[in-house]
Amino acid sequence: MSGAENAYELHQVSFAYESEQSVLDGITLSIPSGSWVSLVGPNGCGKSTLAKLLGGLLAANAGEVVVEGTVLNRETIHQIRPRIGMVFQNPDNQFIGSTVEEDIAFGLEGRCLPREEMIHRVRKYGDKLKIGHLLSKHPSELSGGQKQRVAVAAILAMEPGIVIFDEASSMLDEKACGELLDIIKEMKQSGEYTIVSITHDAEEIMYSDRAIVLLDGGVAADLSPEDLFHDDALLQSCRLIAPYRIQLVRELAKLGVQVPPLQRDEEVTEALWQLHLNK
Ligand SMILES: Nc1ncnc2c1ncn2[C@@H]1O[C@H](COP(=O)(O)OP(=O)(O)OP(=O)(O)O)[C@@H](O)[C@H]1O
Repeated sequence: MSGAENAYELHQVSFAYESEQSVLDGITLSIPSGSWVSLVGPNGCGKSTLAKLLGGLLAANAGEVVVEGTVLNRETIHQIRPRIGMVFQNPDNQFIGSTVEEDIAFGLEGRCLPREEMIHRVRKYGDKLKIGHLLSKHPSELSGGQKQRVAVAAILAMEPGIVIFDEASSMLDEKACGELLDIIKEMKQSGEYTIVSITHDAEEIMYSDRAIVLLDGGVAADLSPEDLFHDDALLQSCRLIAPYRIQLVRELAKLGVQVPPLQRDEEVTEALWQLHLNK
């Protein structure tokens, strides 16, 4: 990690595409280094635009984006950009090489790393993402979930301190979604990354440290997943549905059965069993 207290500090950041109306208007927020933040909000509220500003792919029209203590601008972008990796929605669009190995190596070649270091990183991150056995495969031989794991391996091989996921699981099936979530959990646990994830996946949001809610070009709320999933008005504005487990805990509370929020499935099951026994 960089040693900076905050991976991001945004001060009054605004952005508009060309002559159009502002998409983001006066965004102020901070994201501590090593944290996992979910960026949520309804379609078109500016989440991807904010992700591109955080990734240095777009420049703010007004305000300041500070990355790990350094203000992002034309002079600093070359120093800051390698610290940030971005994983997008469509795994097909992110596959550049003709094999998995080439794909992971592609970004490393751009960094002019010694050949031995490149080979080491391809193997290391191939193994970490459980695609070590697929290194010689062509993209057409891979599932969507496997391609997305290759995309993540290619990003992590460049050893960024910040990784931004822009709806990275939205085109994956349930199993692949779960696998991607496990990868993000491992990344968080390693303490090596600051993670920003744009997502509509309630299960994923639940595991993050915080949710930042974007509405009408501004930050409407910055709160714990637990608080988000107990705020019906906010959930409705974001078009989010609380995970089944949370819904169940809330319904149990209405019946007078208290289960501490965000508990594991087994504890919810136990509460249900107790309710049954006391009937
Ligand atoms: N390249 C562009 N040029 C002009 N307008 C754009 C461009 N990209 C996005 N927009 C507009 O900016 C607004 C915010 O878009 P953005 O993709 O950031 O929202 P989002 O919250 O990520 O949406 P979604 O959840 O649907 O992906 C939308 O009105 C969109 O039409």
